[in-house]
Amino acid sequence: MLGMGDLLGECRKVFDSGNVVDVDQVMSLLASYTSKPEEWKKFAKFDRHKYTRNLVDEGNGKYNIMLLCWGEGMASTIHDHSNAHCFMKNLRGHLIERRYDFPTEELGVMIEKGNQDLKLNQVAYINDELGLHRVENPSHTNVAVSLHIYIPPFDQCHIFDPRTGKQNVSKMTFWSRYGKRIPFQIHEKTSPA
Ligand SMILES: O=C(O)CCSS
Ligand SMILES: [Fe+2]
Repeated sequence: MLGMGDLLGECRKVFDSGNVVDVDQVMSLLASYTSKPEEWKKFAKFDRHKYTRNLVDEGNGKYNIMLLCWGEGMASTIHDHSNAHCFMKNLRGHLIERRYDFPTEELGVMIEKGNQDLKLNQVAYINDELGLHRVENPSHTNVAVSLHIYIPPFDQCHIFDPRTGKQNVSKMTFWSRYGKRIPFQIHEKTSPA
């Protein structure tokens, strides 16, 4: 039975074996791990106000694995993935992924083009060719935790205003690294791209 440590080791092997990402291979690897909270709870830090991003593995600089912790009712903005691959696995609770197309020239309300439940242990994948998404914890009574792999890693992305489609560049920071809280960083939101 694959443990969290084995999963991280297998990811290292898969991503070190070359520069082409075999999406199906990574999806089935993630699907083969059955979430055991005792194996990842040291990375799972929650904040009262916003979902947290907790770095688990920097993957030799080639990829980032992180745990995202979603308090009740929390959600991300609509965002892209900076031309990287984004893999997600639900480790606890219930998440919904809502997808959108990139806004066209004339700005306007962003229309959801589809959505999917991400239930415990389910895996999802997106990249910018597939569109944008927003991830939310629909529960008002339970938290949720998800494991994300970004390859290549990135520390900023575009976020989109759902009412207008206007985009901004957003710096992405970690709430913790390897289970240790990092001091709160104050950073300006950079100007719209
Ligand atoms: O904060 C982020 O990395 C986006 C979470 S959904 S992929
Ligand atoms: Fe995302």
